[in-house]
Amino acid sequence: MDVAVGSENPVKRRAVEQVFESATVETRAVESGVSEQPVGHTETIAGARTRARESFGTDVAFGVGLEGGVAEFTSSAERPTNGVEDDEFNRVDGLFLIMWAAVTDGKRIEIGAGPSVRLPDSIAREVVSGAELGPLLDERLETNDSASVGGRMGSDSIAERSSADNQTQSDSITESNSVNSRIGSDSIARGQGAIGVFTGGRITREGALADAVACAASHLLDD
Ligand SMILES: O=P(O)(O)OP(=O)(O)OP(=O)(O)OC[C@H]1O[C@@H](n2cnc3c(O)ncnc32)[C@H](O)[C@@H]1O
Repeated sequence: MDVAVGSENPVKRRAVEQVFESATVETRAVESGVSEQPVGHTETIAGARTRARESFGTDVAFGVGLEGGVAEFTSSAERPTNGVEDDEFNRVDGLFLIMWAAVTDGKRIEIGAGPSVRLPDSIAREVVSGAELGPLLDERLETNDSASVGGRMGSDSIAERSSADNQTQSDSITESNSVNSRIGSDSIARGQGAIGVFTGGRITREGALADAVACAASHLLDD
């Protein structure tokens, strides 16, 4: 069985290989049709669906699309869901990394989500201001200077979070940086991913994306 994935990112290909174990997985350069840094579930799902549709052809059994994005989570329905101003930002619970997969057999298309992790506030603010997460993390982690990375990450956390919480994040980033160095990835997005960085290497982007693919593909494979 042949499966196409709508991305040239090797971590996405390997995630698809985890799910379609006996398949030959081919990468195809396609347009996602969404911004470089999707914001919100709707845009991120749209990117995954477009990639799946665009990668599918009669020469493959399935086309797979994977898209990473960010989304705000709030604890109250009354709170704003798009708090991009600093004042509003302090009223939301945080910006989360999200990931969605879409799988199509040419007739139906199914979607599934991967795990989600809260981004440190200093990172979240830059992403909300327009920075792309992957390059931003690459820039922050290009040095192994843990004091500098940890300091910058924790310096502008919002009041609700404890310094212990922030220290844990800084430690995770430092630890994950060395994990990333060990696996020799050329960028965070092609290696352990933000999910790897912020979970201290406990979850990798490949594994997380594979979970999303499995959630989407199961509906089509179980028929
Ligand atoms: O080559 P493509 O398929 O575009 O892969 P990508 O990783 O660059 O792109 P995505 O569309 O999946 O993600 C959108 C942006 O979010 C970034 N991103 C998403 N998930 C990430 C993760 O786990 N780690 C680092 N960056 C991530 C990524 O670098 C992009 O800038």
